Amino acid sequence: MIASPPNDPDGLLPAASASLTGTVTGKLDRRSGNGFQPGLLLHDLWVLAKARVVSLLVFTAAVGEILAPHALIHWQAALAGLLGIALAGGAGGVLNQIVEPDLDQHMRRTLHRPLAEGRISRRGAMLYAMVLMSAAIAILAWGTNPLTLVLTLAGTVGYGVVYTLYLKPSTPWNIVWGGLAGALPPLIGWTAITGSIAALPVVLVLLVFVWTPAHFWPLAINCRRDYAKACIPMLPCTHGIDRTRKEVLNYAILTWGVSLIPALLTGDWIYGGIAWLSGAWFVGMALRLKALPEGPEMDQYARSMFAYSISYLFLLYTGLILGRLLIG
Ligand code: HEM
Ligand SMILES: CC(C)=CCC/C(C)=C/CC/C(C)=C/COP(=O)(O)OP(=O)(O)O
Repeated sequence: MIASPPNDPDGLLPAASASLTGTVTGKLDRRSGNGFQPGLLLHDLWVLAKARVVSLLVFTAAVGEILAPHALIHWQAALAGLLGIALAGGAGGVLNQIVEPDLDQHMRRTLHRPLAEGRISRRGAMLYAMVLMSAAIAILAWGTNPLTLVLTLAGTVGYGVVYTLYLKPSTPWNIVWGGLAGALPPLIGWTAITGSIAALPVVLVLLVFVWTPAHFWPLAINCRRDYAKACIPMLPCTHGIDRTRKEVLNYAILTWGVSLIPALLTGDWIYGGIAWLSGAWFVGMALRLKALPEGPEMDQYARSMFAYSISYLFLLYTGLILGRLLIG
């Protein structure tokens, strides 16, 4: 018989996921005799803060800083801004996992997370989120300006509370609006240096905002069965695969178009060339995803498009720095 998952003592979660939770329980049993392992704790804290996602958030913020006027002169504000965004982004990731251990237990992709497996308690995770957030607030208040502090807080609350608690469980358009939080870092980087808002960083926010659905929905197609089991209304579950693939294509084209605006604003042809080519590739992938018949090959291709979306955003932002360094 399969035991109830640690956070579902009444067994109310969908029975179809019992085999997954059985794996979780088995893993807990195996680990209970191992005692305290500092290496594992550090790894758990890293995973809890979604450090890999945060690294790209910090990179986009760094680009916002580099593009701002006189960034080198304000190097202390620049460093404080990056550190503050890293800590506040990490706190957002922890808040997200405090809310979702039950959901995480029911998805193959997330079932080994520290809260889902019960290695870290909700109380411990809350303490961790508070430490990260307090450090972020102190550093941003000391090293940057009130506008930067407010925008960063809006990012953490937007993702950790508004998206996770309200949007994700209630609407298939959850990530469109939730994506706004993750799109803010380039603007936050810019305001850390200048203390004010300008057209270029707002376009860079728009770029991440329109990129997010084409980043996430291919993964949601790949994981649709798990989302359905966990009763999360992701687009492929509520509107079907064909509609989702159509939306992925729409947003890929939109992202390609928006990505060319910075080149028009700055006349930076190095960035323009990178944006044109990498965007054409992204749209090509969306077209192929749409054309493939449903089945394992389409699932695999959706996963590849998700992986490329991350390289694509990294390429675009790298192109912006290259253009600034080489053209000025
Ligand atoms: C609401 C908006 C977003 C949603 C719903 C979303 C969703 C996801 C999901 C589900 C994953 C897989 C994570 C995992 O397996 O642990 C992921 C990975 C990733 N996301 Fe996003 N994402 C969003 C916004 C962003 C933004 C704004 C960025 C950066 C600018 C970003 C960067 C990344 C990176 C770098 C990864 C790879 C992490 C890894 O390799 O472990 N995401 N995203
Ligand atoms: C400026 C600032 C501080 C912003 C913080 C915003 C932030 C951390 C955005 C990350 C977005 C993200 C990882 C979504 C994952 O979706 P999910 O939670 O649905 O995925 P999951 O199923 O992997 O938990």
